[in-house]
Amino acid sequence: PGLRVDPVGADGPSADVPLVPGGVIRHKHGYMRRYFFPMEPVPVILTDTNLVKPALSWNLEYLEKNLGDGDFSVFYSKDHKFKYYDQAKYNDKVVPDFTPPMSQATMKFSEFLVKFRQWKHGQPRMYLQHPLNDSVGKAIKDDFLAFNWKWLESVQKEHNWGNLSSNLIYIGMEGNVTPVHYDEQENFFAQVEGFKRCILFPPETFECLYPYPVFHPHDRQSQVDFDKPDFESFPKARHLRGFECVLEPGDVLYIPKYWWHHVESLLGAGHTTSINFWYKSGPLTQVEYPLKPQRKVAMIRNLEKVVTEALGNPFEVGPLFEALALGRYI
Ligand SMILES: CC1(C)c2ccccc2-c2ccc(C[C@@H](CC(=O)O)C(=O)C(=O)O)cc21
Ligand SMILES: [Zn+2]
Repeated sequence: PGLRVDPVGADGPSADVPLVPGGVIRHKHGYMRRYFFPMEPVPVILTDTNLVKPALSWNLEYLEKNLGDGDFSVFYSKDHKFKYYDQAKYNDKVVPDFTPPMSQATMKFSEFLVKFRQWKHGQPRMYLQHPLNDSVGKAIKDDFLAFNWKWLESVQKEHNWGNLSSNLIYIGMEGNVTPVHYDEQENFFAQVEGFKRCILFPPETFECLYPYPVFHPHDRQSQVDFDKPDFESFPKARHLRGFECVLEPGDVLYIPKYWWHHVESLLGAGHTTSINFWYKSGPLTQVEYPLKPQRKVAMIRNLEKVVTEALGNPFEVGPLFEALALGRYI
């Protein structure tokens, strides 16, 4: 069975953690959850961008003092996984037995901190997500203005990215996991406090990660549960190979759009604070051959949408693609 890990959080030893199902791996800063697939190091972590240098002083006390008294959205999960779902796509005709895997509450930052600090293992975990907008106090605004925008803008121009779509701050508990998924935007992910393990897979891993149908609330998320893989339903998951890194405060990780990523806050290393910078895609470039895997994923998504709309019933999509392909293309 898994090791019993008794992490010493930032605020001293916390209660015994429940058994970590698959066991843990010791890291210099804490513990990482053990998964079934091999990994090699992420080749590049940006350590000298100074992208969010002013934010390196954003400990929880500073944030409480300066974040302002806006309303903050906090997500709760009964287990360690915060599996994103799109409430708008949730209709019980398409997905009859869908149960939202996490709940959401809004609260003042001070209320969040009280709950965050008195949390004990076994209670629902919390993950705060908030847009860095003008609801924040002046000190935070000044820090934000002192981010290395010059560097960001030079990258944005050089790679013909679209506009910055959002800056969000995330505050998570040690051991929190954001299960593997992809986003359709370029992302500079900046680690501010604590240690986050990021496991990345290139876009062509689509075939081994079996994303939910586009119309499912878990669109863009993988159906493969890294804690309990179902190799009967998802046999190609056996071939998974990931790139992993553990981000430290000040590190920036470029997560290219359509790249799968699993993110976890190390066990036994205290809470984590991160800021991400999402960019819309730039103007559609000339289609070049051979097609990049990202473009194939975008094509698959479009086909799913067109066919589902045309059939008017998501349950007919599989049979139609089967009729199209079996014995003719496969
Ligand atoms: C789990 C959470 C709070 C959440 C709840 C409900 C809806 C959306 C999200 C959401 C989206 C992005 C992140 C940040 C990051 C993962 C990580 O750092 O944990 C990541 O995936 C990225 O930067 O692309 C985290 C979350
Ligand atoms: Zn993401």
